[in-house]
Amino acid sequence: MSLNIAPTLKTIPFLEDVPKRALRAAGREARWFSLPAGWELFKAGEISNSIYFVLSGSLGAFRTMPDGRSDFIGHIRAGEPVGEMALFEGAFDDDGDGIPDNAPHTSSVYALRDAEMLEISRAGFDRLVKAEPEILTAMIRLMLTRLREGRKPNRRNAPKVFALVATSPTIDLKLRARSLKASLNKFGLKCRIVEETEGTDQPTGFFDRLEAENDVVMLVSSVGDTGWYRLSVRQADRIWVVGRADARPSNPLMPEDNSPARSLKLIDVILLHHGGERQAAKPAEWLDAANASRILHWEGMDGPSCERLARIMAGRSVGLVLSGGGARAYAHIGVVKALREAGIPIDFVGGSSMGAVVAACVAMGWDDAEIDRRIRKAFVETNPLGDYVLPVVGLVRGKRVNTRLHEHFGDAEIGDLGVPFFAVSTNLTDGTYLVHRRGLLREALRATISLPGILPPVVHDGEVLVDGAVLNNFPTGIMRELHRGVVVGSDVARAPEGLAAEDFADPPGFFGWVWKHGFSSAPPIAGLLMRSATLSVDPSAGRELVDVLVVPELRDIELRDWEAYDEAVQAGYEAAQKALASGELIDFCYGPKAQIPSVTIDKV
Ligand SMILES: Nc1ncnc2c1ncn2[C@@H]1O[C@@H]2COP(=O)(O)O[C@H]2[C@H]1O
Repeated sequence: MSLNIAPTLKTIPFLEDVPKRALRAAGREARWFSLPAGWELFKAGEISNSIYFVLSGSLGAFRTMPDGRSDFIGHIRAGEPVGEMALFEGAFDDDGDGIPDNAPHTSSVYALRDAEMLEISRAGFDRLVKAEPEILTAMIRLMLTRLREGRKPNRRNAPKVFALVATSPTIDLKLRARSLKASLNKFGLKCRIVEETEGTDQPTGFFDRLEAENDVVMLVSSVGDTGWYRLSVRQADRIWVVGRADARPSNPLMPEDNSPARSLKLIDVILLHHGGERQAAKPAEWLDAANASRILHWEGMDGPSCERLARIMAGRSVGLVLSGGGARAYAHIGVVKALREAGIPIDFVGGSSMGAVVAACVAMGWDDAEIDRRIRKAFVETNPLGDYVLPVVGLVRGKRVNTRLHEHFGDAEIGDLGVPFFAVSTNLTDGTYLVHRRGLLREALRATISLPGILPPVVHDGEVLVDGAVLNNFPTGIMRELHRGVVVGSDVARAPEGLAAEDFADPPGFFGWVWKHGFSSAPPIAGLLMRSATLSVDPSAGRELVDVLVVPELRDIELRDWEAYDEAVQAGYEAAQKALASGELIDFCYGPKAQIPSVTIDKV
């Protein structure tokens, strides 16, 4: 006896107008099946002759990157079709054998939650389309939206369902979920908290409904071998593992499971801080124990760090990216000042080379006056690159730079910083770039500013690291991967600086040059090396991934003009004010007609 699938087909919004008779006929060509969370529906490249509809649960489409990693490109939610692209592409009979040729799927698709699926053969789908051609219009519209959104990273992929998992019985996660909800409500977002008593043993349809009716759903559980813990992590788009900063993570931290969020590494650690409590473990221990991709900090209960977490949940966080550019990067200090004055929060920050140094000042929680004082002391008043030596691995010894970095950044760990931070360096050993997201801040900075030939490179795990500017001077793509909100970028790069031909036509000897210029100014070889190292920097690379672009007007300030501080900062300030003038960013971060709170600065 075959199951009558026609009533099920009728529940799919795409098919609701199809006449009953056609539904019944198509139903004979359809197959119902369930797909447990984490299972594959099909792989990119597999040839297909059917289309699928998601009856309940949700699926994810992934493309394979050149380096073999899977890149998430979009959700396929309950009611939507999947695999339609291959079906449409294969609708033609190119080889003339009277049968449509089948085409391969463009991406791989996995169940992100337990899903119920319906597969309809090409013949069955053709019947439906003949009976109700409007189906095609709706599908083409959906395909175009998916294509457009898939290219814009981080829009449609918004996680909606968060599993908040307490790692200690002393954490009142319900209370914390309520604080997050209050912050989310301020953005006008609808939010629902589900606890064990309500959620245990609920069918997938229950979670689909929650998801359809809310902007954010929080499933609150605690680590353990309970049915609710397992169900909540299986149903989650993203897992937030909540730990106490004054505790060490147990290892293993969570029981084994094959939840999609875990296998896709969609996990964050949220560390709770109370007043003057000491942090018991290094952030890296928590990251490793939870196999998480990000570490976020929550100070107190309500307040700025709760608001930041709510923005991150809602995809309304702001990531600031600062480009390399030697002394030109002073302009970023003015950009930070303008952002703070306008009330724009900085939720993530990162950069390359001198851009990373300014980013580190923000991540350390320094206010404008402190950034000003420290940068003047470290770079403007005396040149940290002034300890010239007869070159073996660099023109300068680098000792001064090391001392300055130690003086200002001490033993701060990247994972401890209030604002999540990254710096980029270039790995000369294998020709790739390295993103520093853990370890000592000063070591990451030392690597990212090591312009080859000038400052000795950093050797890290046997790899030779130099300035991030060589390969990725404006790392906006990294910021895009780090969060879903907006990316504000300040770019001070330009075509590599010119060289004075007369310096090289008839070069003076060492003593002749020192006699004329003294010991403290850079010899022409410094400019020669800078130009060689940054020759391939495309001055507009990375700009296409930015939502708000700030390009300070720096005219003839050169990479080595360490004294042009005030002028560069002012140029950055003015350019940022201009870029923010529309007020759109404020609306994005706080909702329209926002009451702009005064910006607080996170201390380490
Ligand atoms: N950006 C996207 N968002 C959601 N689904 C997508 C996206 N891109 C492709 N898909 C779906 O993933 C499927 C992969 O196989 P097809 O190419 O047959 O059809 C594709 C669409 O159904």
